[in-house]
Amino acid sequence: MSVHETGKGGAANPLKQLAKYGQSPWLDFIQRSYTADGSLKKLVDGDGLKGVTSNPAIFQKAMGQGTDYDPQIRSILEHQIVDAGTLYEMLAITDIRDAAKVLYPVYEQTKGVDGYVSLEVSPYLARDTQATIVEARRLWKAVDAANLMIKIPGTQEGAPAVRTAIAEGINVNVTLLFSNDAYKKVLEAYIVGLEDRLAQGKSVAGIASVASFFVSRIDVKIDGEIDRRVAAGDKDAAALKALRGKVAIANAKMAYQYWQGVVKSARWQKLAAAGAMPQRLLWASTGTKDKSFSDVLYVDSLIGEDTVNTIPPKTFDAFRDHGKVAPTLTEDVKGAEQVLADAKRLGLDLDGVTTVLVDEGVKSFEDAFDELLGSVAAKQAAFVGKKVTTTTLHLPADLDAAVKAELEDWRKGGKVRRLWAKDATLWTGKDEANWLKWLSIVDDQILALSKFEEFQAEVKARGFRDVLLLGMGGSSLGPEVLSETFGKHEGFPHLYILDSTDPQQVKAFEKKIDIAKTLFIVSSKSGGTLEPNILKAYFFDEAKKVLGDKVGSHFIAVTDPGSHMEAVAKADGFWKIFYGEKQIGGRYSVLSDFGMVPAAAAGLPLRLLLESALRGEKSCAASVPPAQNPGALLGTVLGVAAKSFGRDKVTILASPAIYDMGAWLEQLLAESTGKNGRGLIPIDDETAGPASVYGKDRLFVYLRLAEKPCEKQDAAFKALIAAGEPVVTIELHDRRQIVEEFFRWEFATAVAGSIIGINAFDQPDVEASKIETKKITTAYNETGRLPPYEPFFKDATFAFYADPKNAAALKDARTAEAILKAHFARAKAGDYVALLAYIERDTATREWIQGVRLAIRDALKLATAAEFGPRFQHSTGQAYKGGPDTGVFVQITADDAITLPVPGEKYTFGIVKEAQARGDLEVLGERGRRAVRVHIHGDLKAGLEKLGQIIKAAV
Ligand SMILES: O=C(CO)[C@@H](O)[C@H](O)[C@H](O)[C@H](O)COP(=O)(O)O
Ligand SMILES: O=C[C@H](O)COP(=O)(O)O
Repeated sequence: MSVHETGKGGAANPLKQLAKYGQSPWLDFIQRSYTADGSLKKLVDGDGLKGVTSNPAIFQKAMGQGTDYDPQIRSILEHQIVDAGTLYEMLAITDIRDAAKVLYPVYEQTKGVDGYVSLEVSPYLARDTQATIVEARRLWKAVDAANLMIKIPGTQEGAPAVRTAIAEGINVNVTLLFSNDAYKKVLEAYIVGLEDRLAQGKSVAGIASVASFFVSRIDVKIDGEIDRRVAAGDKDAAALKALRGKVAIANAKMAYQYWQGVVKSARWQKLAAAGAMPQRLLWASTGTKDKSFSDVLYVDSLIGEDTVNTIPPKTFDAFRDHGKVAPTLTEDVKGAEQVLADAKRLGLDLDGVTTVLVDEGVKSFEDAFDELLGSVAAKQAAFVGKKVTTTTLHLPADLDAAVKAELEDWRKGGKVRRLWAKDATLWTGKDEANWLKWLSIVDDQILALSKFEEFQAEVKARGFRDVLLLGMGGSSLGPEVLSETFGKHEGFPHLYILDSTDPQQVKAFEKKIDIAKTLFIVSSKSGGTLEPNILKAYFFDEAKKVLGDKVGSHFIAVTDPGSHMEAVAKADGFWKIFYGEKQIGGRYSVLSDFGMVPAAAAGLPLRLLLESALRGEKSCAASVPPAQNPGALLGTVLGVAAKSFGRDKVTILASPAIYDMGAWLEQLLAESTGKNGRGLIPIDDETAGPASVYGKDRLFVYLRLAEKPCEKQDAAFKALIAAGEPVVTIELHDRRQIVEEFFRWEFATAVAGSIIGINAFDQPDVEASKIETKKITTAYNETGRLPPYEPFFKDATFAFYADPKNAAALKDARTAEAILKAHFARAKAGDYVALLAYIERDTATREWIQGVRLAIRDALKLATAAEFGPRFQHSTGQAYKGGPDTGVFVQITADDAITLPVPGEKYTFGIVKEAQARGDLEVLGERGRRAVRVHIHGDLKAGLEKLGQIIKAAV
């Protein structure tokens, strides 16, 4: 910054002499240190400076570099969790207020004619009248200074906002004016605004406005065109050359002529008589861009009564040094008219240029604002340090370049803002806007915190030993992560999650709890899902045997308003009913009551968790440009890797203490994106191996818990990175940050869904299996029998089932091993193998399935999924059926060791599970997927062992 010298003082100072001709010099610059160190005041005192203007580009220069703003940023971030936009605004408001204080004496001396400091509304709103009005009001109130001007762009949409703001008594600086036409509309808006006030019986005195007419940019464009034509040997070269550096000034002179006519009009005189001040023309963009011109050209040439020139610092210095002061604005008006006439005659399209300049002006302020917010967000991330998760990308050069290009596309298209504005066209343009309430749920939950805290205290007071949550998918996976990650809290019950129809598993959970001291949470968004309904029926019956009439007081429901479950809960006298948000789908519901209620019951620190969630939300806010926005960044990597690089197997590994995040992520990613033959295939918890066991279809995500990392995982990822595999490392500094990641991944999934080009909020193929299951359970209830079901092969231990097409493909194999061999032989590079086990999910079976999947991966070099039914049907099942046709499925079922009745139904849990397995296989077959079922007869343990052996032999 060079405006330190006040140089020529006193009367000789050309800056001061401007006053003689009625022009006020303002400074087109603001910076904290400049105001703080007294430099600004020196200009006021020494140069007769009478005002200050700011704009996004100016703030970008001020805040984007250096350390001026660091102390305030640090102090804000110590006490508040804010988004980058809010942070910027707090900094800007402080600057504007401080400058306004310096200029206030001028405001007083000139009786409100001068002494103003301008603050611009967000450039993103330049095309939105209503939003501009709201923002103008908000900023006016927030700064709260009489000598403030709110800058509103003079676009077609901005003009009506000017009228409203003026009518409300807000001082307005109308910016980005290039054409006389636009200027005339803005002057009219000002006058009508004042007339509106008069009509409302309000005073028009003391309201100030300037119309910022941009000058030099016009010459840049017109002269550029002249130079091109001259270089191309235009026949009018001489005449064209004579116009260089003249058109912008001529255009400005015409605006002044118009203004003079208006203020003489009877219409204006009436307002003037009522005390109105004229809206002054302010010359903006007055720094010389063409070095061959005088460096004070756009100050010298535009001096006139009742005008302002907002001068950039260098030009300010230059004008002080050698500016010439004369009433130039009204000189040679005929000459100016001639310049414009010549320009027209020579085909220089001034109208076209000014139209383009408005668009470019809006765009360049948007770009500057993006850059500014990006710098603020980056600084913020650095300052909050470990209070938020840290993401590191290791991507191959081609993927890295494509990700950067996509991020730039998102920035240019304002897509993060569009996402927050619920613009369904980011996806398929259907009903997506109705499913985005999760964007603001954290704010709602913070407001509702006392509700959860009271519930938490009640649970504690009642001394429950256990909480058993009955639910599926979106209603169970989030609570499961919370339970697995945070464990049991002193003084609170242990939180168990049951999401199975396997009779052994149901019984096992029953054994874990003490019914007399258990709180049951029946969790179902729709309220109609089969599993939570029959689990409720079973445990309600069991609990009644122990608790008698008090049974209802041990049950609470979490469900959407108006659901079947709500009615059941009311009828059965449940202790409490918590409600979900209809505009949040199950897999996006963890921060709604579906996660908060079990978290409260388990005694988790709710405020701290919500604060972490809020950090996630704020870091992904509309104001945070895509490259600095962790959600947009992650979503872009996921989307681009899958869409353009075939890396659609999102291989998620998490540190042991937070391992269960993968189960929640599986559902979020698979159910959101796996449809229409596209999508992401999450590969969860597949122990990391050397690079040699992977194909080229992987994107690795390492969720590393810094407080408790796993050395083996660290080493494996180090090796993968060294081998050039694409790896996203997300470092969680403490486990509570899983909640921040909940929000971040929801956002990322929405972004990835947009890039992949699907509706990220429906689940069209989940329903299909539910329908098939229903058919079978209904048939059972009617006939007391399952419909006949014939294996295409069986031996002493195994029976193999498949739809006709799959059976035909495998029919030549005559042993269990041969069938599996033939089945796996159908897989090719880029495919994945999913084991879908409808058996009890316990430590032993989880170890078994993990061992088998790794054997498959290492032998076939294919991605593998290890899933338990029916749980996965509410999760990855969507992608298996609706996503890319790259899955090779082995469904595993077994004889049940016990029979567990479902109260009120003929069918048992075992029958339901069988129906679910059949329904699942049926739909996979219908969709032409490669799928086979192997049923184990007799002892499960022995059967699994044998199956493991033959699978290993088959691959
Ligand atoms: O609009 C006002 C003042 O009202 C100015 O701050 C205005 O934005 C600036 O003069 C221009 O943006 C500067 O333009 P340029 O010199 O970069 O072409
Ligand atoms: O993810 C959702 C599951 O299908 C369970 O749905 P629900 O919460 O409506 O019972």
